[in-house]
Amino acid sequence: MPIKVPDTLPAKEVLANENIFVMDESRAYQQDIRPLRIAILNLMPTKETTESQILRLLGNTPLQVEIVLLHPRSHTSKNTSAQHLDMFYKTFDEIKRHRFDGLIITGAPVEQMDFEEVNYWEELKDIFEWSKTHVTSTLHICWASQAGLYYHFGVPKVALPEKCFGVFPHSINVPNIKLLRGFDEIFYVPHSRHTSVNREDIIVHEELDILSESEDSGVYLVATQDGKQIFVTGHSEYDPLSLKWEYERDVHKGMDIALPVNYFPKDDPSRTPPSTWRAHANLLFSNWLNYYVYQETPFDMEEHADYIYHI
Ligand SMILES: CC(=O)SCCNC(=O)CCNC(=O)[C@H](O)C(C)(C)COP(=O)(O)OP(=O)(O)OC[C@H]1O[C@@H](n2cnc3c(N)ncnc32)[C@H](O)[C@@H]1OP(=O)(O)O
Ligand SMILES: N[C@@H](CCO)C(=O)O
Repeated sequence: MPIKVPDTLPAKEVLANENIFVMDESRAYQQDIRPLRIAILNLMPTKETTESQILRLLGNTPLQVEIVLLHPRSHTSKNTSAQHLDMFYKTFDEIKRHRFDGLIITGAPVEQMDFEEVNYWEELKDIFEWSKTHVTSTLHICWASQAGLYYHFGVPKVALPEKCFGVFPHSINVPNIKLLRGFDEIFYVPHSRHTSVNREDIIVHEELDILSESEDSGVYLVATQDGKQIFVTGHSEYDPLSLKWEYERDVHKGMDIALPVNYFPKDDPSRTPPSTWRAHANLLFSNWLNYYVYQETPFDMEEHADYIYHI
């Protein structure tokens, strides 16, 4: 699919080299269709890496997808340049009067703080609230899934005795759910976190379904019954070498970090880990885009025109 991104966004070249069809703005305007408008609230410090990871997955659909990158105004980024943010990102204040077909909120390395300690928490609460009325479906990844479950349903985040770190087998709880269409009975997902959510705190909410879990890494996929909110506790978007990079970073810092489980061949960190989750990552994102966004979203060309000409 054509993902429509700014012509000079670095991820465009990364994806073009992988033969992923990225459409620049000038060509996209010549197609007489209404693109899906997806906002990505990128809370990761490694923003450029995350852009490529998510755009790669959104690229696997015949639909035209127009991307709006967002960063929290109330946080000054240490690891991403102000120039990159100025060129490619908007803030919530700039877009909040518009509607979006989909919203993706990424993970963030703030899981060991209380939510209220996170300096963009008040802004994120406003975004969560706004998403209920202005977005067809919101996909929350890793820390954002904990934050969203806490904000919307009061589900607490709990500290794990040790980091959940590796690539774990998952199974499907509920048959024939569109989000999991085409999934194998057992599939793999990377996790990399010190905190979790407990299934007991989720099942008390009638409007939430736990769609997939892992015996090793716990709850994975939770959705509201209307599909408007999807919570994903793992990092299906991670590259094959993301966990290796995090592992080596922590070894380098002298931290007491265990090898990621079920990742390096024969648990030998000198060997290159293969991806065992890429196909399901693609399915998850394309099912979400197709069944929860495209097939549910109202077709409103006027609002779209308003958006194009005013943002
Ligand atoms: C549970 C999940 O969602 S996992 C997803 C998170 N995973 C990752 O971030 C993996 C990649 N990140 C990393 O490897 C590391 O964070 C690094 C190497 C980029 C930086 O690490 P450090 O130098 O130790 O920490 P640093 O002081 O730069 O802060 C890291 C990030 O924490 C976040 N942060 C720290 N304190 C706060 C705070 N009070 N409020 C909000 N965010 C905060 C910020 O996002 C910050 O990065 P940014 O300013 O560029 O956005
Ligand atoms: N995935 C993160 C966990 C910290 O939030 C990391 O290892 O950097």
